Amino acid sequence: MPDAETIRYRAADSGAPAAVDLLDQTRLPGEVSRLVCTDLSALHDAIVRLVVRGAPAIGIAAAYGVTLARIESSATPDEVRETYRSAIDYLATSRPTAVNLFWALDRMRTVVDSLEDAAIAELPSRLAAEAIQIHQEDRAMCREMGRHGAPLFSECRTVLTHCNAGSLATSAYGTALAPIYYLHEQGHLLAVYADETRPLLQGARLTAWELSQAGVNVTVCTDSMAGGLMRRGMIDAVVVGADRIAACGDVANKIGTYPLAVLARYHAIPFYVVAPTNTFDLELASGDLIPIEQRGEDEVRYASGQASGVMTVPREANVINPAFDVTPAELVSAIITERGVIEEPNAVRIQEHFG
Ligand SMILES: CSC[C@@H](O)[C@@H](O)C(=O)COP(=O)(O)O
Repeated sequence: MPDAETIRYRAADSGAPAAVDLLDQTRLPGEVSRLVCTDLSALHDAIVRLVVRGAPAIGIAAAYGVTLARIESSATPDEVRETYRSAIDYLATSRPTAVNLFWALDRMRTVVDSLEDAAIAELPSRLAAEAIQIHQEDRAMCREMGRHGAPLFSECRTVLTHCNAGSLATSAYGTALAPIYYLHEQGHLLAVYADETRPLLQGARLTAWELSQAGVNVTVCTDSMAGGLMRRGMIDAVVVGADRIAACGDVANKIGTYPLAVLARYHAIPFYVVAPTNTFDLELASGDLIPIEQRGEDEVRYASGQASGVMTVPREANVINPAFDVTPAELVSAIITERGVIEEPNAVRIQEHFG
């Protein structure tokens, strides 16, 4: 695993405000730097700009973010609760697709709602403790996903992954990359092909960076190479993360995941999704109901994703930029969670998995 921690937290202490310290993923791989957020709007902006990104990491960062709300010393218990509820509502507007964000904020809301007036002075420390707990649980879940997923790859020499579903997208180990790290620790060295992942290049910039840091053999390919590599027998399995999984097993993940699943099926290659149970949204019957984030045009129009970069699309042309797509459950060979493996997922098997 790479050493750099995606998210660090410093609780408020004798006058110093709480701080959420993020590895700035917009600057990787050229620069390893951190962004320290001490107020809500800075943290909200960091999530919107993908300084911190990846479904579990967004949830963890937002949970810590709630503790950045400023409470007036004269506030009544109701005012204290209202301030934290507003902070939660505000952070929930940062990105729409990854359900882990809403899951983590719901846990924080439960803490706010459950404390009696007499104990209201404890609320800041209770919220900090809950966010730390969410962060620690994620680390354990990633490890378990690695353990459960590893046997599926025991016959593989190469895997293809898309976007970044590694340490940078979580607390550690990642989701899709967890089985790869797990096997690496056991001496089973898989070679990884990382799709560059247009338009923001999370695969090229982030997955290739963190796997290299960890000593894993990684080769970056452009998104359009995947089919050709499969046809030449160079890919033994595809493994991706998820931002939201519907009750039937349809999977929303980074744009470009769905065509990979179609290609994998055509070439009879297994297509695995690795995600913690808090990435499931069992209230949605179908993936068609998952809200898909539409991001700004500049990410497609300019090479660096920003208007300061080289223009790659003529001004007169329209562009679209949906950040995620949905892969139907029928194309998914298995979903691996911290609880185990759901082979050929469907509504019944997912229901059984949740017991
Ligand atoms: C463990 S992360 C799984 C997903 O969140 C990941 O594959 C992904 O699509 C991230 O998208 P991003 O837009 O970079 O947040």
